[in-house]
Amino acid sequence: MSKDVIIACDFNSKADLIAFLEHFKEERPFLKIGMELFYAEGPAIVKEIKARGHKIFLDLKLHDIPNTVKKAISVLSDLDVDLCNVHASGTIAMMESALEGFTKKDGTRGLLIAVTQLTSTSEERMQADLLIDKSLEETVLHYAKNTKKAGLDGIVCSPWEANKVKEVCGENFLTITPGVRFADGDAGDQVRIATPERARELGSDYIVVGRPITQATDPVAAYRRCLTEFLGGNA
Ligand SMILES: O=c1ccn([C@@H]2O[C@H](COP(=O)(O)O)[C@@H](O)[C@H]2O)c(=O)[nH]1
Repeated sequence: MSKDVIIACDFNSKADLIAFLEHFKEERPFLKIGMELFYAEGPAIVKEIKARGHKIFLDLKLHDIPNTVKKAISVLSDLDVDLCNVHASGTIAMMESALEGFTKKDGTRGLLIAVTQLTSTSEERMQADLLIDKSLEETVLHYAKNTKKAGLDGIVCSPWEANKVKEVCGENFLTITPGVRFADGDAGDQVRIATPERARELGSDYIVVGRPITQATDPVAAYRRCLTEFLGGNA
């Protein structure tokens, strides 16, 4: 897969999602379906959006005991999404089980990645609230190494950790980075933020962008701005 912008479709109904996608006419951007839309509309929304020709990142961030995650993700694997995820903090054993569950009988599967530390988390809050006595970068790198050991394809982290993750886990280990804002944008609840251009410089493979596109007065223009800043000359 080549570098791309993934739009986080955080809507609470199919009607709102379809209205949003109508702005894009024949264009088929890579979309992220997260908990809000999935809980509202169920697996049918994934099937419908896939049938329209979009690539899909199903962002449900599974985190439970290994057996439960394995069984749950094997149900999701039938949806044939391009990208799916779990929490790396669920342990290596949980990620190995997830990978087993996500792999179909014929050996095929989509890409499976793990969330390290949420981009809404600061080092200060991680240390105080989660009692993690390390720097944020060390923690992300440790989770990245665990994810690689479990055999997954990459991680979710902020753009600021992407280059270090590549150094430690290799160029082919994917970095999918939310926490992206335009230079003149509002961070909202995100803490570890970077512009699309900075994310490119830092080596992100995919940026995930929600509100800066979905809440823009002109979502298509905002999406194109992301593509241009992130892909540079390759847009
Ligand atoms: O660490 C993480 C993991 C996932 N996300 C998700 O990405 C989008 C970001 O949306 P914005 O509106 O651009 O903030 C959202 O769906 C999150 O659930 C993340 O932000 N950070």
